[in-house]
Amino acid sequence: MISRIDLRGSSGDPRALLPRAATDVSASLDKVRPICEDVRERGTEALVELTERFDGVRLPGIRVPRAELDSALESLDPGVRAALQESIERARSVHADQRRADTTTRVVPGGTVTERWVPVGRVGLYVPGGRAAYPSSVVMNVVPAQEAGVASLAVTSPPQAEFGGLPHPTTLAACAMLGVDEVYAVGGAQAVAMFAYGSGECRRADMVTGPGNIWVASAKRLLKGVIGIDAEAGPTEIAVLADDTADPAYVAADLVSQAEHDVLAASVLVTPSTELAGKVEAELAARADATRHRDRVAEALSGRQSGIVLVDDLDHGLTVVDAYAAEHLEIMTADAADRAAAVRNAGAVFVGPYSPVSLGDYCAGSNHVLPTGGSAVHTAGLSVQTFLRGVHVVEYDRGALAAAAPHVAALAEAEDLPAHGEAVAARVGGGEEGSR
Ligand SMILES: NC(=O)c1ccc[n+]([C@@H]2O[C@H](COP(=O)([O-])OP(=O)(O)OC[C@H]3O[C@@H](n4cnc5c(N)ncnc54)[C@H](O)[C@@H]3O)[C@@H](O)[C@H]2O)c1
Ligand SMILES: N[C@H](CO)Cc1c[nH]c[nH+]1
Ligand SMILES: [Zn+2]
Repeated sequence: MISRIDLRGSSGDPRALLPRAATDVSASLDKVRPICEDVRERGTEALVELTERFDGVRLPGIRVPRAELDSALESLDPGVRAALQESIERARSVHADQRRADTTTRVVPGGTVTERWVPVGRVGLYVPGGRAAYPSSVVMNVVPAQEAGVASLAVTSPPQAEFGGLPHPTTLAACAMLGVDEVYAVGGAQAVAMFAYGSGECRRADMVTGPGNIWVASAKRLLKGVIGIDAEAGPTEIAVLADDTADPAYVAADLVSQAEHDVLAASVLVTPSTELAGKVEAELAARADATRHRDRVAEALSGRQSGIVLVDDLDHGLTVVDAYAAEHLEIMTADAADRAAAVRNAGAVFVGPYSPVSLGDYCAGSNHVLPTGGSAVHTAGLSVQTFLRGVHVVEYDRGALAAAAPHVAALAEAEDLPAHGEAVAARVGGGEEGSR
């Protein structure tokens, strides 16, 4: 079922040889464009119709009433509540440490630049919920936004017919636990458009964050600029770099764990060991068949986006996983910590046999909203920084400006923008000497 890709003996950029094409969001842009346009033009009316079409639910209104959040929390299973509470506390402890203090640099006597970290004003947080419920994604979105000090935050998640057209009750309960009371029952590309353009019931947001399927990720790429976005956190990916010290049962379990998210999920093993490759194939066959979502897992593992990649040695493997830039990268080698320290491109790195991705999904304290599709080469996962902007505040006195005047004048002249120099000269003349 899972294919082998033999990169042994090949040099050069491995990107073209790696499996990924199936999850390229650019192929879906034309499909989400009319959806987003419809929301821009017709607002709530379009949201209601699109929800009926894609989610099979006729919404009486797009906003979830406050009473539904309270009753979801009241009915929440105590074990799930305790687990969510633990997840919230661990995530909060990590994200609280990410907060940056403002810094003031005295560039010259009388001249300072302060970097002031200002939270985004209003954010829309996407919580997936088409095939499954993702209350853990409520935690991963809301905690960093709260720690950053975002004043206005709204959550949206697809409605589910079996819950009377509301998002999954555990998702609603997680919102209630975190004190979020603005929640919408809208999913997919139309939800991203709702935050980008606003609609009658939902005020437009400055930024939308959160994971989702290919439609959600495509809408984020399409509307970037109309609205700020975080990473393109699309269909899940796991890459495992392993040698023959790795336990094949652990490797296979982790590949299956992420394949159960989506038929487009990518599970990739990179190894120099043909022996491990063979054992993992056997484990996969057994596990994939025994798992609850076996059809989805089988489709994901046999898809063009998944594979077992054979490499010459672990150095070659490191080059390959860096080129692939997976959302999640597990390192299961004899020297796992050293190898992990050398990784440059991954959404998150999981080191050694006891740090599986599914720990990070729920309860490591790290964030699970991570870049996919190779975007880990330039974009980080969700964090407090995602919701903050560093604003430079410049304050020079007359003497400091006078000292800088000749440099401004010279650069302004070099760029043929003399009015720039004149704006300084109007205050202090063109000279170098200090204050009046
Ligand atoms: N990268 C990350 O950080 C991360 C984290 C968690 C989950 N995920 C991913 O989130 C996704 C969850 O997917 P999901 O589908 O369960 O929920 P989802 O909420 O992402 O998507 C469901 C929505 O998709 C829309 N949709 C369905 N079929 C459509 C079609 N043919 N055309 C247009 N729109 C359509 C519907 O409106 C529906 O509400 C998975 O791909 C999973 O791997 C990613
Ligand atoms: N693995 C997902 C990130 O791609 C996150 C998640 C949520 N729930 C379970 N897993
Ligand atoms: Zn997961």
